[in-house]
Amino acid sequence: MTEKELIESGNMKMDWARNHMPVLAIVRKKFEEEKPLKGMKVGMALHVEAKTAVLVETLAAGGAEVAITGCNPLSTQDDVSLALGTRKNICCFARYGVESQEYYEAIDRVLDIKPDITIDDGADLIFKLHTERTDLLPNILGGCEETTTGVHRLHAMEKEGALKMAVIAVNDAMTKYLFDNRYGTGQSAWDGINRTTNLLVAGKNVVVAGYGWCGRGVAMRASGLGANVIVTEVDPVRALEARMDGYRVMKMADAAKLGEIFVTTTGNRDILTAEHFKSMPDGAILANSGHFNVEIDMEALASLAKSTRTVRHNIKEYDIGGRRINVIAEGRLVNLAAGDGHPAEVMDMSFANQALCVRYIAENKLPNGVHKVPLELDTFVARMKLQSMGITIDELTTTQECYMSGWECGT
Ligand SMILES: NC(=O)c1ccc[n+]([C@@H]2O[C@H](COP(=O)([O-])OP(=O)(O)OC[C@H]3O[C@@H](n4cnc5c(N)ncnc54)[C@H](O)[C@@H]3O)[C@@H](O)[C@H]2O)c1
Ligand SMILES: N[C@@H](CCSC[C@H]1O[C@@H](n2cnc3c(=O)[nH]cnc32)[C@H](O)[C@@H]1O)C(=O)O
Repeated sequence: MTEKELIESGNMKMDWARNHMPVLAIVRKKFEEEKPLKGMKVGMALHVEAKTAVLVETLAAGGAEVAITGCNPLSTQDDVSLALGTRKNICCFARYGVESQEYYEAIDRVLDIKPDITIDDGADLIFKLHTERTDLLPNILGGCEETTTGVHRLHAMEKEGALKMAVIAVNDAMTKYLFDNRYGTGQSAWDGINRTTNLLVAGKNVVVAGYGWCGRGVAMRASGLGANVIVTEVDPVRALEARMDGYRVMKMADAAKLGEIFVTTTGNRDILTAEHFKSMPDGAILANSGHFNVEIDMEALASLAKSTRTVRHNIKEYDIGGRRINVIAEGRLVNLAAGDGHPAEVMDMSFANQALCVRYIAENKLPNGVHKVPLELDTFVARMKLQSMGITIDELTTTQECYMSGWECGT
């Protein structure tokens, strides 16, 4: 495709996404009218694809100058990246398939604009700001973090007294994790796996590692597709929940022998290791929908392999002697590196939260540390989403409110 055709394609994807993101549209309209981000510079490292692009243009509509790069070397859609770069007050440095050096150079280029506010997905910008670019910290008003793992990293920094800025844990908004992590990952992980493999899920043993918000979604949709779902966990309560939701629960060492498709969603490393690869059935398919490329031990798999070959676009087969193991998208996020990411209607809520939190940071002086998304913003997003879906709900009467909050007439 020529550059012009790529830009057209990127614009078309953005139009489609924008038309399915009604809550973000409400926020954008307010931003256009009130320009709450006038004079602000926003630096972002997120998955550069169409829904993210709609967030970027929303921030620009609010008066911000925005620089963005990717947060995963395989999730950038180059057509969207180019289309974004044609917009006023927006620079985009993301490119698909970059090596590690170029990936981190692009993070530096985002920081070169001297952002007032950052938005991360996995805390890459914040990590750089606290290591090689500490000179920029005094300028920062605050940041937003999109994902569970990023929030974990920030809490770890805060605990050690290492966090020198305010960050809002956008992931922890109810209108984010309950929908994005669960229904978003549940649908988009299977979309990525199915469009890449073109194989049947019904009747297969599917192993889901981790029964957090992502794992619940992935297990639920696997079950809906007719799979026999096996869950692995380390948390006894979540393991029990998985059992009562109707799935088999066992150790990975046992699940590895049975699984035909494996999906990791733990946010942890070394979930599938050499010990497991050696006992997997011939032809097993591995996908990660959790964290970076560390959940599947790709190095161990490569060193076990007698040979490797690409067997289908985005699927690499590792022949480990007598059995072949297929890995989708190099063990990186399957929904983004082998698909288009979460559905637009879900990212609508995640990114409405992001835009509202960026405004909140611009308008309020927050102390250093990890902050919750203000409840009124979270509730606003839920209300606007219901409204956009044409759903109305009941309201408490005064008598009910009194009954629920008093103790005299509680029984
Ligand atoms: N693919 C996506 O688009 C997407 C969307 C949202 C979040 N994420 C990422 O997915 C990961 C999970 O997010 P979440 O919100 O579900 O987190 P979560 O904390 O709700 O769930 C993770 C679960 O994994 C379990 N776990 C940890 N180590 C384990 C191990 N060794 N074996 C088995 N289970 C283990 C934990 O006990 C927990 O229940 C994070 O890295 C997050 O950043 C990805
Ligand atoms: N950056 C890391 C961390 C996981 S990304 C997980 C986050 O991606 C976000 N996400 C999922 N789908 C999309 C999408 O289509 N566009 C932008 N972000 C997305 C989602 O909100 C989730 O919290 C990595 O690449 O491995």
